[in-house]
Formats: sequence, structure tokens, C-alpha cells
Amino acid sequence: MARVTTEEVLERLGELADPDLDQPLVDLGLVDVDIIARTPRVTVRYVPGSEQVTDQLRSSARQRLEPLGVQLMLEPLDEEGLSSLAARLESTSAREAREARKAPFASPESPTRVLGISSGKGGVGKSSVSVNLALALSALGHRTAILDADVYGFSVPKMLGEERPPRVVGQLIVPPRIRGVRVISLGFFVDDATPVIWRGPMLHSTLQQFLVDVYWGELDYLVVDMPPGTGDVALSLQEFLPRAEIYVVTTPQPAAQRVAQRSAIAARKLKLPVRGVVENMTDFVADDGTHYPIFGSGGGDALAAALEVPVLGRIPLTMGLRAGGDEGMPVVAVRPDDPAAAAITELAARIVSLGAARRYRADLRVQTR
Ligand SMILES: Nc1ncnc2c1ncn2[C@@H]1O[C@H](COP(=O)(O)OP(=O)(O)OP(=O)(O)O)[C@@H](O)[C@H]1O
Repeated sequence: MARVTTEEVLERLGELADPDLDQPLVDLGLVDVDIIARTPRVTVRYVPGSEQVTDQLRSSARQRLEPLGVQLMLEPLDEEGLSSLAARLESTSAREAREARKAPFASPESPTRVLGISSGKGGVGKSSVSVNLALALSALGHRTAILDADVYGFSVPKMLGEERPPRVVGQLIVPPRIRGVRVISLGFFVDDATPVIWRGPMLHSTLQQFLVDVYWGELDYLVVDMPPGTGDVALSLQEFLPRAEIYVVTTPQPAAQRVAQRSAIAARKLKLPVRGVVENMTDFVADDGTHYPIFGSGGGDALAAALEVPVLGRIPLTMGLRAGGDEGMPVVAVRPDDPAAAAITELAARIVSLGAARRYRADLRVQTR
């Protein structure tokens, strides 16, 4: 049998990649081939810290290399290897931003739109909307990440169905990419059983660290699940993400609408633009097609009128959305035909087109100057 060549090995490994990194392991220089040894040996180096990812890489590499009869070794990267990987992953602009302790999205040249999802009070479905909106944006082909900053209850990783922790690569925190979306939750760093009281300064510095030290890669959208109401997080976000757009989630109940209004007005005071209202739990549609407005009606319209912004979406109550959240099977990913999933996908498309319209108007202004 002819001896295997390095090219054959690299070709076989092809696109094999760590799910949290953008480039294949071969391109990142993490594969060594020793064909001089009696049995040719392939060493795949990996970022330690997630057994799940390591197992996945091992079985995928084994499967790809099996026909070649080579010996496969998996080796965790050491400190030095991790630092040089970090240098390879990070773009120059991202490194400069990090060294200046600034979020890469804060710069006026950043192509990333930051969508702050806020609500007046808890329980209106803000996290469900954030998670499914991020998945819908990703399904529409946009590179999307989600930052779970709801310090009163971190639900994003659970809702996405995977609670794999981030890994540290040199100076960078590499977030898990779940269902195609990078996720960072303050909840990754606290024990579920011990409630943490996030005081302003601690929250501020943790948020800054997340925005600055996290490897976000190239992003079109960063969806931020904000805590209900306004307060420290909104203040910090204004400082770190001055270009954030705010979307307010409310239920149709007049009381919820009034609370949401207060928080939106507070967001305005922070000079973060409120771009639209999302009415969640608008109604329940029975099998015979009858609409039941379980939580009343009119809340979304009233809030939108008060804030002079449009209602960008109305999401019905569905079992699919509720069960999807509980089971870590988000409805947009798992049951895209569910009426709530369809409404959220429509909402995503509207938010995308809002950005396109703004860019168009900005271009016109430049051209007519
Ligand atoms: N459109 C909907 N249809 C059915 N269930 C929904 C809908 N929206 C939200 N829910 C359910 O309502 C509950 C609260 O939703 P969620 O956790 O998203 O709200 P929240 O506003 O983020 O609340 P908190 O801030 O307290 O976390 C969840 O059980 C969720 O599954």
C-alpha cells in the first residue's frame, strides 16, 4: 500500500472545525502530520475546557482519517499554543479595541447592529423573544450573537438547549456557538444555586469584560437580553454600546404597557433610540381559527403611539413557544411553522429592513450634500 501523504491527511480533515471558532483546524495551524514514523501519526491540537467539543472533534477526526490507517493523537493546547491561537483569531481592529478596553461594536465604523431587547417588567417574554429573534436573524443568513445580561434570571443558555461554558484562549473568552449563534451569559459565571446580587460597579465591570474580552468574530447582529426595567445595565450599555437600538417587549395588557412605557422613556433619557415595540402574547388562536385575546388588547398599539414608534411584531401565544423554551428546543429552530415562530421570523425581517432603510437614507444624505 502506498504511503499516505501529508496532503492526503490535510485534505481528509478538510473543514473539520471547533464549533466555536470560525476557521477549520487545519487553517488555524492546529494539525501536525508526521509521515516519517513507522505508522504515520496525525496530531490534532485543540482548545481545552469542553469535553463535549473534544469528543466531537475526536470522533469526527477519527471518522475522516479511518481509511488512511494513520494514528490519531489529540493534544490540548498549552498556554503558549493558546496565546498564539488568540493572536491568529483576533483581527487587528478587534485587538486595538480590546487594548483600549472598548467594545468592538462601539466604533462608528462597526458594521454590527446592537439590538437591546427590553421590557418594563418580568415575565412578558423578553428572553423568549431575544433567543428566537437571534435564531431567526441567523436563519436569515446574518452572523448573530446573543448577550444575556438579564441579571435577574439568566435563561438564554437553557432556552437554547446547551449550557456549554465559554473557554479561555489566551486573552480571549471564546463563547459557545449554539445553534449557530454565539452566546455569552453572565449566568455562565455564577452558580445556579447561589443567587447573586449584582451591584452596579460589579455589573458594570463584568459587562465591560464581556463586551471587550469576548471573541465575537465578525457579527452582523448582537442581540442583548436586557434585565426588565431600567437601571444599571441600561446605563452601562449606553456607555459601552452607544449605538444600541432598543426594542421594547410588552403584552397587550394596559398595565404592562404603562410599565413598558416608563422603561422606554428612561431608555430615551439615556439617549438610546427606541426603534419599535413588540407585542407578545397578543392572542391565542384555537384549532378552529378563533382568536382569544387572553391578555386583553391594545397594549402594543398604545405603547407604540406614546413612544411614536411602530409596532414591529405581534406574537401569538403558542404551546410551541412555551414548550420550546422549557425544553431547550427554541421554536424558531425546531418548529419554524409554529405561528409564534413565523411572527418572530417576520419581526427579524422587519428589523433587518429598518437598518437597510436607515442606511439608504444616510447614503442619500451623503450624496445630496
Ligand atoms: N408567545 C408566547 N407563547 C407562549 N408562551 C410564552 C410566550 N412568550 C413567553 N412565553 C412563556 O412565558 C414565560 C416567560 O417568558 P420569558 O422568560 O421569555 O419572559 P421574560 O420577560 O424574559 O421574563 P424574565 O425577565 O422574568 O426572565 C416562559 O415560560 C415562556 O415560555
